[in-house]
Amino acid sequence: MTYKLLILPGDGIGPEIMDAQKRVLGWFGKNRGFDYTTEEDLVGGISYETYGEPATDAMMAKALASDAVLFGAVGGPQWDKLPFDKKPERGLLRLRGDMKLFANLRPALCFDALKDASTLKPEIVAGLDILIVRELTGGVYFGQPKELVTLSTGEKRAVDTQIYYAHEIERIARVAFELARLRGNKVASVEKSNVMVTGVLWRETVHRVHAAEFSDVELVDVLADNCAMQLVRAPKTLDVILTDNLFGDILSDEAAQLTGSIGMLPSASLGARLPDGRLPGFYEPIHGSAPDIAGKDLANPIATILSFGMCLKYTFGRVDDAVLIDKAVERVLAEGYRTGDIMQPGMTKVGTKGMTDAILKALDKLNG
Ligand SMILES: NC(=O)C1=CN([C@@H]2O[C@H](COP(=O)(O)OP(=O)(O)OC[C@H]3O[C@@H](n4cnc5c(N)ncnc54)[C@H](O)[C@@H]3O)[C@@H](O)[C@H]2O)C=CC1
Ligand SMILES: CC(C)CC(=O)C(=O)O
Ligand SMILES: [Mg+2]
Repeated sequence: MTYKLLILPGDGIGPEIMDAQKRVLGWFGKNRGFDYTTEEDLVGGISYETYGEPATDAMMAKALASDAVLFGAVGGPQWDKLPFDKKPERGLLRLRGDMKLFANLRPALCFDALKDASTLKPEIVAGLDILIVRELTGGVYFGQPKELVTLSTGEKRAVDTQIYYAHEIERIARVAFELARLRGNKVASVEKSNVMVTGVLWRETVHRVHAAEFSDVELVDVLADNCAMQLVRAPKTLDVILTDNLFGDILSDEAAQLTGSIGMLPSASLGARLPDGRLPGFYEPIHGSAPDIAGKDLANPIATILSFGMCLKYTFGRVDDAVLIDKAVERVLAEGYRTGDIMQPGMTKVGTKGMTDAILKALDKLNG
């Protein structure tokens, strides 16, 4: 079967990290019999510049018809003052919403070679293996009303709406419990039920699903502010973090720093299986478009390459191929290759292309 992949490089470092990913994709086509075709399209600021929209209907139709979408990053300071519906980030939100990608998996894993690269002490992060399960199509990123108005007094007022339905919490809770069973069997459900009614519903719903279907999994409730602290105090006490759209966004950037850099964290965004058998799958690094380093061959491509590994695992069921990517990354780090964001004394500094070359070489060696 020939799989259809849509490639959306986006803005900033997006095209550079997607070039790296395309080379890895090509390697799997050539060496592991991965049969695919690709189409490429614009999204984000570049799409706005070209078509006046951060996500066009034509691009959306391709995304909905594909077997998986591979995404770089969007955004940049030149588009920060646009109205909300034209901002590059709306392109990404439209993809998540229209593809119904409610489950965002963000693994934070500290590779052994990088235990000294984190800003935290090595004993705090060595062996770290956390999975953040973030609700991705609800909450304050999508809630209405969302408005900025000037009142009759002349004062401005802004409103964002945090809204959750029980069914949205139930389905993401099931994903977290099911994944927990495959690893440490522990879920920390993170909300702020002390101040938010959405947090009260979150806690109540997670406990109902737990009691009815997953009582074998250990469940603890952790308030979001405390979770942010535990992540830097004792992160290895955490296994699966189940949380909403906004807290998941913030906590995953924090967790990334435990692994050495935000350039290390991949993600998979998944929906419910479609009637035709496809599982909507969207793969992107968790970082943004990094305008400060764009176009300079400085970006770490590892998060993006690991995201393709998640695609091989979750969309195509090619677990051995996904493990091969993890092993190749582990190997190049052990060999001492480092992009600037994870550079340590005595290591070999490489750029985006150099790191990709090293990973391809490692894949060759591991493939025999
Ligand atoms: N999924 C997406 O497309 C996302 C887009 N954004 C957008 O990206 C733009 C920049 O946002 P920031 O807050 O600066 O977040 P960012 O994640 O782009 O960058 C934060 C810091 O991390 C560094 N960094 C990020 N990725 C890196 C990589 N692969 N290798 C080395 N260093 C890396 C950057 O150089 C910067 O110093 C904004 O327009 C924002 O809205 C932000 C987050 C996610
Ligand atoms: C819409 C995105 C820019 C939000 C974000 O930072 C993320 O999903 O990681
Ligand atoms: Mg983010």
